[in-house]
Amino acid sequence: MSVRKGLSILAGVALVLAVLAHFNTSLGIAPYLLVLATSVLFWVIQATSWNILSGYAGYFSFGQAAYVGVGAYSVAVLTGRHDVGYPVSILVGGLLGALLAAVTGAVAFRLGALRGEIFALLTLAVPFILAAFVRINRDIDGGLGTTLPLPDFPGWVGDFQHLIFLLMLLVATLAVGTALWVQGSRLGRGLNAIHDNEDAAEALGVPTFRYKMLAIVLSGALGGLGGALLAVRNGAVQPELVFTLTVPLFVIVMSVLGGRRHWAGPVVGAAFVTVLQDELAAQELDQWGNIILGAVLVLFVVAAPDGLFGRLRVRPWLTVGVFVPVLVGLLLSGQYTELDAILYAMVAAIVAALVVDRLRPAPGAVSSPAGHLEPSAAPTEGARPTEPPATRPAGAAPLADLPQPAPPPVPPVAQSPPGELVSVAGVTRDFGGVRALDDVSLSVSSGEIVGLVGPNGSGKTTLVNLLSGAMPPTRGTIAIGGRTTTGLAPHRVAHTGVARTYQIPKPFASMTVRDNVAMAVMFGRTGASLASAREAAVRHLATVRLEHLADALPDALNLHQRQLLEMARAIAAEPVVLLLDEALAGLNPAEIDDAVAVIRRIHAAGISIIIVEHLLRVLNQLATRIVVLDRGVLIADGEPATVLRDPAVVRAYLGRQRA
Ligand SMILES: Nc1ncnc2c1ncn2[C@@H]1O[C@H](COP(=O)(O)OP(=O)(O)OP(=O)(O)O)[C@@H](O)[C@H]1O
Repeated sequence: MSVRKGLSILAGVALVLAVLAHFNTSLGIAPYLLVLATSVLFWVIQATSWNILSGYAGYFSFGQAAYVGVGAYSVAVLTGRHDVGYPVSILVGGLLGALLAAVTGAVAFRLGALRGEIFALLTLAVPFILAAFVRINRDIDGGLGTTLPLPDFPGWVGDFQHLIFLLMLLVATLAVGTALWVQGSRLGRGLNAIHDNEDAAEALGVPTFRYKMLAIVLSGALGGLGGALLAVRNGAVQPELVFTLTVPLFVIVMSVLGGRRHWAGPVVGAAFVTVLQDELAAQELDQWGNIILGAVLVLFVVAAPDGLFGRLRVRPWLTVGVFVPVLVGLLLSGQYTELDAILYAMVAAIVAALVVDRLRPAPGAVSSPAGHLEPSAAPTEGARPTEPPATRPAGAAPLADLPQPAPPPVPPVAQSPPGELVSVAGVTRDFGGVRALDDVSLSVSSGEIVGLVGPNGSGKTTLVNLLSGAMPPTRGTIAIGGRTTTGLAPHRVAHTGVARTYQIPKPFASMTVRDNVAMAVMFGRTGASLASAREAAVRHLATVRLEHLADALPDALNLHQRQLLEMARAIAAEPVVLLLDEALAGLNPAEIDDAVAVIRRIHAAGISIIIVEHLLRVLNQLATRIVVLDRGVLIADGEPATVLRDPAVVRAYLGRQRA
């Protein structure tokens, strides 16, 4: 579904809901359903807001209550203490939520170490600090709570309950529309790449800092707007009611339950959890209500770890076909309230989808990242190699001995400019007390294949990291094609024409092989659209002979194929220089021969190569020059035959290897 179509459907659904709410009495819809729907919409806003950063980009946050609290107190203080109008106060709530998010992001995202649980802990602290600040500040709260005046509203709205429903509906539509748009945009693709592997995403050209900032600011703005409406609905605000851990816990449960990689996941999760919780509260089960709620949620999360929405969307007709008859049947029986009927119909539809899915797994039901990319590229559970993997069965002839099809045509790539391509001048890199590189100077010309060798810990990977911009040198400068790259972010270095592979492959696990490569085309130097990037991706996959696995997920690939995928992804960025960091490590002889042939083809396409490799027979075949590092110092640089006979090299490297 295109973004435009999705937004149109969303607007249509919102309109229908607004009309139903407006005529609820004449239509015989019980008033409490309007109250419940308002709660559902509040949680849809919060879960969707959380999901834009935490679901799409994988930055798990416990700070949602901070946005809710800031939004709520903005409205409470401005309307209750300064007579500011509601529309302006609500907008200020959203703006302050965005500002708080921007400050949090600017601190957290600047420091690469603040990822994973450390980021989660940081966000957990923010609402606590704000709650304490609000409690001690008499101009905001002072620990007494803050009340809001009743808002004025036009007569056509009806009553206050209708007003708050309409406002929640408006902001929920905005939130879901934003999430839908983000998911279909370059921003969404980039966030998903960040989710799967942030370092690889940055190295391919994804501006990770900017994208995370955009995501967190959108999240903060929507969370703040939702919080502002919560204050309007409640008519009073207290720190412990808004800066509460319940908010992040609920939004996390809702998003995880519904599915985090799709905009509709948090909507499904919020609707289900809110209705279930309301029903359990109505049963007056006391604490048993929470126990049952928890048990049901655990059950569904275990049954559908990728989220319920991913399962429901695979069989939409089954979902509707169970939900509607069960709902109508229960209502007509006269034995159930509307709320009971809705809840039981929801549970029936979910259980039906899960059971049928278990009996007959549908394509995309398990491995599809819940619609992260368009269906044409959606991976399938059955998407396994259609040709034998490169690892041969025992006794089979080596690949090189088998009749080989003619190599596929090499896609055109940017030709390296003549002359010096890479210049490393006096580069030193320290890690605390360890000097990984010591005053290294090196020059690589267009068309070369430079072998970078040295004993373990001699600084090879560090040099690759410095060349790709993954870390800055302590001293010295690096230039690519005459442009100084020292201090540039890795995605900017990538745009100067540097691509790399990793010793341990870092594919985007939720994307197909094709989309892994397409990401490099999209975010590389040409900045293509997704559709044309996918076309180009197939050509790059053909270069490494992996096109038959285009629809597989990286999990289905063996090590050799993963390394080939790394190479395809790297050349798809159209680099002038390719850094191969031990791309042949762990491969068997036949796979090594195959990889050597691929590297030759890449080189023939006009890409210069720096290859870190321990296998000297490979370097003898491939390298036009060899550079040797020993304890961070460059000890030899020249023709392979000469360098490998150099007594210093034999002593430092070969001698130690033989030992
Ligand atoms: N991020 C880091 N933090 C601290 N020390 C590091 C870091 N990266 C590398 N080092 C240190 O720098 C030195 C060079 O390491 P590097 O990984 O570059 O060597 P290498 O030649 O690639 O080794 P190998 O062949 O084992 O991969 C080592 O002493 C290593 O412990």
